[in-house]
Amino acid sequence: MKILVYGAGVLGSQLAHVLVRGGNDVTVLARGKRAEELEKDGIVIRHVFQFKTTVDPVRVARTLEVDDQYDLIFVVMKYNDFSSVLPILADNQSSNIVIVGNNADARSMQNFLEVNSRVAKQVAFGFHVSAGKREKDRMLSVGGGSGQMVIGSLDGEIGFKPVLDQAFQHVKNKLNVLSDIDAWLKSHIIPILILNAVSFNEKREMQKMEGNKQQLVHMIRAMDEGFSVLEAMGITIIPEIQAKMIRKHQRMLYLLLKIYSMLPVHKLVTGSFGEIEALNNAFTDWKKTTGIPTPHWDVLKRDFTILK
Ligand SMILES: NC(=O)C1=CN([C@@H]2O[C@H](COP(=O)(O)OP(=O)(O)OC[C@H]3O[C@@H](n4cnc5c(N)ncnc54)[C@H](OP(=O)(O)O)[C@@H]3O)[C@@H](O)[C@H]2O)C=CC1
Ligand SMILES: CC(C)(CO)C(=O)C(=O)O
Repeated sequence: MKILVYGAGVLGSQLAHVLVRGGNDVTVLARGKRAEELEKDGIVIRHVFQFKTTVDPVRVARTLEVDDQYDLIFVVMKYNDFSSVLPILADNQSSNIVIVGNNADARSMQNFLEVNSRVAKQVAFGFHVSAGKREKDRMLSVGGGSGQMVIGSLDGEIGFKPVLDQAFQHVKNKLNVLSDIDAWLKSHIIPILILNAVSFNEKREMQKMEGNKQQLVHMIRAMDEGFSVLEAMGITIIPEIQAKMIRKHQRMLYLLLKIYSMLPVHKLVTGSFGEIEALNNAFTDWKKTTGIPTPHWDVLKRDFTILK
């Protein structure tokens, strides 16, 4: 199967690696230094928990041209970067697109592609459930053995599911098809936004979470408020366990957050300021539209984060 992975950062590299190992004909679209690295060394990934390093030679493209044809395109990048590639995808003749990563506005992206594409598109949205970080010349993966990608369409079945199944037939990562991927993506934003928001300094650099009692209490209550905002928009919190944990087991969550804030493990949820800011802007709009009171989120924002 001819597949393009558009965006060769931490998770794009992990996805390309499993797709190559699954017997697919994979091209990665990268730019600048990352494209040079990939051409020279292939995809180099240190799998921390598996105590191994994998190297996969891969075809590298620097652009997606109008006439380039792929059976599947996975776009794997930060939420705030998607808008720059949508017009390029719309011009291209391939039809099956999966947009992978945090996403507060999947519907607008799909609408853009539906309205502007030269060839009709079928669009799905996904989230590669894994983690990692970039090191010099290689990526670190801290994902479990056989990770998964949650995936779904905004309008019922994924039109190109047979193509996806074929691509993943021999891939160790499993596809977890959800009936409401938009709800999953929006639910994910709430804890991620709050965990990250308290960790940026004025230079927009990630630092250790402060972790004082007052801050942790505001964080837990702010997550609860965040879910109430989503519910007021008619969104079901998925997975349900997140809401249960945040609403019914606050003491346990407090202890977990306290430990988390003291250990280097907090680096696993290190996002980028640009993406967190864009997600925060979306959440601020939802708050305004629903009119749900968010007193803890407002204090947290005023006193503990640089997001305004
Ligand atoms: N990293 C992680 O541990 C986790 C990430 N996620 C989420 O997954 C998504 C992807 O994250 P991640 O892989 O870490 O992100 P990265 O920033 O590591 O990778 C994104 C890649 O996309 C490339 N890119 C951005 N814009 C363009 C463009 N216009 N043209 C070509 N390439 C472009 C970047 O290029 P360049 O290198 O030149 O900047 C970069 O290589 C995000 O939503 C993130 O929050 C979720 C869970 C964990
Ligand atoms: C955004 C990011 C990369 C950091 O919090 C993340 O871990 C996630 O979305 O799950």
